[in-house]
Amino acid sequence: MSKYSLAVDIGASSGRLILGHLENGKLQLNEIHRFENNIVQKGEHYCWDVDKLFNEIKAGINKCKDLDVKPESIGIDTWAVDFVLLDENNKPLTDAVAYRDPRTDGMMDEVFKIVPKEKLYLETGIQFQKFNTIYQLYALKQKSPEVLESAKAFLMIPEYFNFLLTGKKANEYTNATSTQLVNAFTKKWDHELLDKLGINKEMFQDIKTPKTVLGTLSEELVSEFGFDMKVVLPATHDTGSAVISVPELEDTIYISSGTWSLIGVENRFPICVPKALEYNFTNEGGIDYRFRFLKNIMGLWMIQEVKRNYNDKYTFAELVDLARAEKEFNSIVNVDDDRFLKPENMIEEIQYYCKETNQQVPQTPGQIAKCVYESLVDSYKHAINEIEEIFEKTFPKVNVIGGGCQNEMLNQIIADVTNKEVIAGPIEATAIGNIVAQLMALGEIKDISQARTIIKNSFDVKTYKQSFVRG
Ligand SMILES: Nc1ncnc2c1ncn2[C@@H]1O[C@H](COP(=O)(O)OP(=O)(O)O)[C@@H](O)[C@H]1O
Ligand SMILES: C[C@H](O)[C@H](O)[C@@H](O)C(=O)COP(=O)(O)O
Ligand SMILES: [Mg+2]
Repeated sequence: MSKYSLAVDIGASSGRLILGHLENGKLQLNEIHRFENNIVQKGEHYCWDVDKLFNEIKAGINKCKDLDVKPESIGIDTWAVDFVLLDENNKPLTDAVAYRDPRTDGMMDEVFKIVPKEKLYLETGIQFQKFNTIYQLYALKQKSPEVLESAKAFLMIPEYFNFLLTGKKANEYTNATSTQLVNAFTKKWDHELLDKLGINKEMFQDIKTPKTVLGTLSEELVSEFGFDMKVVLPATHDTGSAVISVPELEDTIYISSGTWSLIGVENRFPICVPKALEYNFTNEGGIDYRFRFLKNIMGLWMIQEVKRNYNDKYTFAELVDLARAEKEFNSIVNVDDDRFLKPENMIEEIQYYCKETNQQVPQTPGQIAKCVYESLVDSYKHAINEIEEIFEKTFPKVNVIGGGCQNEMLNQIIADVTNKEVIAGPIEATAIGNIVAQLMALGEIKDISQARTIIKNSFDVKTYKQSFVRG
């Protein structure tokens, strides 16, 4: 039997620890721990509770003892852009501020006064999202310069957890690219850009690539867990791990469907042409220096907030059923409007939008949910058209991976609206990509091609085709 690897996948709404190992050429998974994640208010900022999250990681590792499993390795992936700054005593200088915090409001324009938008895109190839790390750091420089001056180490969220596990500091390539501070061609921190912005470049760590063995656990943790593990860097940006698991060997469009919908294709080189800038596509780094040519679409964050607004009275499955029953309701919102990034009340924000655009205002939970799903697909359709324009080719399939692939209504609407074959699954694509990167580091899997073949043979997918022609 092959060695066990333990994936820690923490998205913006949930975290999970999943054991993986090879058996008879298939990847066997065992989810051993799951927990909620959400943004918390700390002082004047929206933050992540990284102490709580690290305790959840340790709680999950301790469950291995109950299973009598000693994983050979562990790998951590999370959402992108956010970070922790350590002082000279390796202590965090501030809370881990979340990307939905308004501290970056207006910062993009401030940065463009120093580095023109077009130049920034040609050098980094990264989409313009107001919450990118570059704008978070520039906001810090403007409002709390003493924090940046005291910072001795810049660690993104997975890297901070790796530091707590091993005492070692390193930045990982796929997540580093999401900062918009890495040059897409040198694949290094862009020191000229950092100097222009007055951000101290010394705090950034060497950039390591996925499959790197960072180290092993601290003595204190070996004593706590009762065993040691290699700490391996997967693609620590969760979407970077998810894309590894797309069960397709030919070029295909994927939608990594979770809190965000990340829609794109895998490419071997960055595409920074004017159209890609105009359509705001990104070239985030992938495993083996591939590129994830994709764009962020607001995603199932919207239905998560709707669910919360209803005080969790409905499950996600119940919201889908209620939406399915609303045959006549057809109002659409622009999901990528910044107003939906962190509204006070998502239901009301959707209702305001429909009123402002003289559409029927959704009133019932089913109408609200249907509006979210139809509006997401409207944005997917535009993104797919943009991708096919830039690549000058038609992609016959769309692979939906992640938790959102369980939404059968959404999958069917995608098939109906795009007239493409929709392939849904695997649900835990991110954790699977995390695990296969570890198994490649351990020599259990040869390369990404073999990994994708194993994944294709290990997990069932569901296929959707156009059921009727939509207007
Ligand atoms: N049974 C279900 N039916 C429909 N949608 C679901 C179901 N379970 C989960 N989802 C969707 O999956 C989303 C979570 O996906 P996930 O990939 O776990 O998110 P993240 O990694 O961002 O935390 C939920 O917001 C929800 O919309
Ligand atoms: C803020 C980033 O765009 C975001 O992290 C996105 O890249 C991502 O990876 C989201 O993953 P979820 O699992 O939280 O949807
Ligand atoms: Mg996720």
